[in-house]
Amino acid sequence: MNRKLNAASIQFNISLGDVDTNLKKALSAIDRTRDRGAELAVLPEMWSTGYDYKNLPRLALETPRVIEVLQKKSAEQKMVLVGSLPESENGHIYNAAYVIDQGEIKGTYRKLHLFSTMGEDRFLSAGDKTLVVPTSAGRLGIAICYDLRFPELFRKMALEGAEILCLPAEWPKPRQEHWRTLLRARAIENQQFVVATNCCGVQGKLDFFGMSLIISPWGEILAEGEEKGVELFATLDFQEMIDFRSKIRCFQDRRPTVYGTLP
Ligand SMILES: O=C(O)CCC(=O)C(=O)O
Repeated sequence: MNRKLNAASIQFNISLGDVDTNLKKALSAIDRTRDRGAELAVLPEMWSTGYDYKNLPRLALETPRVIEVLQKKSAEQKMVLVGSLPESENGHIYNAAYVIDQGEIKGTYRKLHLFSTMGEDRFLSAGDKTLVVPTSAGRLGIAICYDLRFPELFRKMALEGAEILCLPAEWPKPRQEHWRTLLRARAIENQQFVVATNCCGVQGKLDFFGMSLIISPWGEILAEGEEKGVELFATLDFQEMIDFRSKIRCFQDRRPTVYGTLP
């Protein structure tokens, strides 16, 4: 049977440090995407707080409550939800993406590459594991924002069977072309779907351009956001991925013994 999936990206303007306002925005956007048939929705990076570094230790304590609400919403709407939140554990704060499938937390991924250019490494701790997780929406590979600049991570996830790359982000101007180019490259080189959600709006000195993207394994842009809050939709046709993979056999034709020992 030809498997298809309705995917959505939820792009919004994050209110810095205001968990309740952000939660409200996210919940109503999730309902709207479900009304339009979405089975998977990806929210931005650190969407409950934004990069409110100073207040993160306090704000991260609210995350368990946020996750509980999201679990309820995901169960009620029978959806898979992905997005990153500040996570507090043993005196460390992580930038953690949660994968919630019909109410159940299927996996958590802690951002591996912290964006030192903006001091992320001074306020947050890095994760040390990758995540590919089977869900009712397919096998999801998870990465966050700056991770996008490290292609080895994505090849590893593809080799582990990731079909859809979900990438929450807070990616600011003026690097729009890096965002677009790297996302398309990751989709094409790993022959997989990409659902990447950036936020929009201004937080302090940073101006976020939105431009969330849903991309096919062929590299075709199925949906793209502008600079304002918006929900994007696309139907992912898994047969197209299978056909492309059997026509251009990147996985079989690799030469890892020559250039590396990735699994
Ligand atoms: O890599 C970039 O240009 C942006 C990365 C970033 O803003 C982040 O990881 O928070």
